Amino acid sequence: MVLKNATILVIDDDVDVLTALRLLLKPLFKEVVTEKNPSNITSQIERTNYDIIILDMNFNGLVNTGNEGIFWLNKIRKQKPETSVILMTAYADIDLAIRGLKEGASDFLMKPWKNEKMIETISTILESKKSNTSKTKSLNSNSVEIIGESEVMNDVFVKLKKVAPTDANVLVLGENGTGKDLIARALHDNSNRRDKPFVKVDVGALTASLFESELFGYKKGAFTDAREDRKGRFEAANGGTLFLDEIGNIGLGQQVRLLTVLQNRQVTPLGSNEAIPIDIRLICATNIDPKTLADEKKFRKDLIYRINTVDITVPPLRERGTDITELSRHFVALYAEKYNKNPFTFDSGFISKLKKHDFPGNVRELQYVLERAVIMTDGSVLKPDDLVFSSIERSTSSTSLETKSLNLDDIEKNAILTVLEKNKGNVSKSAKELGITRAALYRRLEKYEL
Ligand SMILES: Nc1ncnc2c1ncn2[C@@H]1O[C@H](COP(=O)(O)OP(=O)(O)OP(=O)(O)O)[C@@H](O)[C@H]1O
Repeated sequence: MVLKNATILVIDDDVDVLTALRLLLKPLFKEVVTEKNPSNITSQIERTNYDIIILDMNFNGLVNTGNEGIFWLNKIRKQKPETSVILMTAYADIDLAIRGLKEGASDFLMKPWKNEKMIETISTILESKKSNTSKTKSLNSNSVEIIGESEVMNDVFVKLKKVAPTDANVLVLGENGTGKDLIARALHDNSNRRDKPFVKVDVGALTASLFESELFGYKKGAFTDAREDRKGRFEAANGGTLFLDEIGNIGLGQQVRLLTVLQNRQVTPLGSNEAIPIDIRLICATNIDPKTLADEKKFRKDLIYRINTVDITVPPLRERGTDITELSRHFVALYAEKYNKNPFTFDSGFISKLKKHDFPGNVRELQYVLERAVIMTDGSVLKPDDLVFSSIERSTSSTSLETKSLNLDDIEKNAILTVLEKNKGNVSKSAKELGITRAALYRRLEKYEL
């Protein structure tokens, strides 16, 4: 019934879009008005109190403000703050749409839109105008709850919810331990493929030959150790989601192989002549910063474009302010239960000490620090002294030269420890990252008794 009484204004300079939306919405709502010229917005909304305005973000540059959609959004918000605005944008402009949400838009839809989705979005806004529902504070993936209520994490959740149901390839960026795995999993769990497989491969840890056999599979006899047919991970993920972690660490040769499969949408197992069609949604993750990824000597541009229809950057913990408290409560409760301890409370200095630390190892580091505190503490109040930050993380977090030893051996030892920790003890990956051979790394581990 809410629908029937609603009035809607659609603004787009493409007449085909206006016609399509008029035909779709007219039978459902009281009034649907279309407007081709954004300059008429002011007079349009002066005349009528619309419940919802559907606003295109990409007009042909009549106003020179960086983006005209944002310009008109701000005008509408000023003139009629009670009117809800839905933005329409292309995949490539998703960051712009997020900015639009920050500036007061109610939601956004990506072109080409799905009719059911358009109607659902309008209905949800109309319903929530009635009930004035509150904002989401965390996002549930089937497996784990992703905690976060800071503004930066809210942006991540909004983007995630928008992108998850589409089949868009997503590149998840962020430092180690920020939660990229969780985001990848949540994308799958909130997609239409949720009942199909979610297959994760740490491609950064695969050698060139393992890369092919692991991803594409092989036939019995394809190479010496191929004693039976084996399905590759692409095939195992068919119908579902393939998550390639540490994508920034693969060599140029592997990039070409990957690109070919993604372009042709089929894989040919080693030792076979038969190509197998594949239908996967691809999610990739890397801790390498976008600037390095853009270096064509290291990463192919055509592959980046293919894997990165949308990117989601998970912010480092030190930029998430209030989340530290929420995450700490969550982990402490979790570990108290795990180690059969009574519930803990926090002494006043406990959270402030956590907030002062810059967490180079991000949420993973916070998790370890709190687990250790829960295990070691007697009593039921956690105090600042219960927090012991690992020397490995400390060595990377300290930026002041005076506080660091400049002894070459110490520097080398710290670098090795940091890289090993980062790669979760994987010697091959760590050696590669340090730019030395595995044997050379083993020699140093012995030398420093690590
Ligand atoms: N927002 C969050 N809420 C709850 N737990 C989290 C959150 N973010 C991360 N974690 C936890 O922190 C740990 C590290 O997260 P995850 O493995 O997803 O990070 P990552 O960015 O993929 O790390 P890496 O780059 O090293 O692979 C995991 O145990 C995860 O469950």
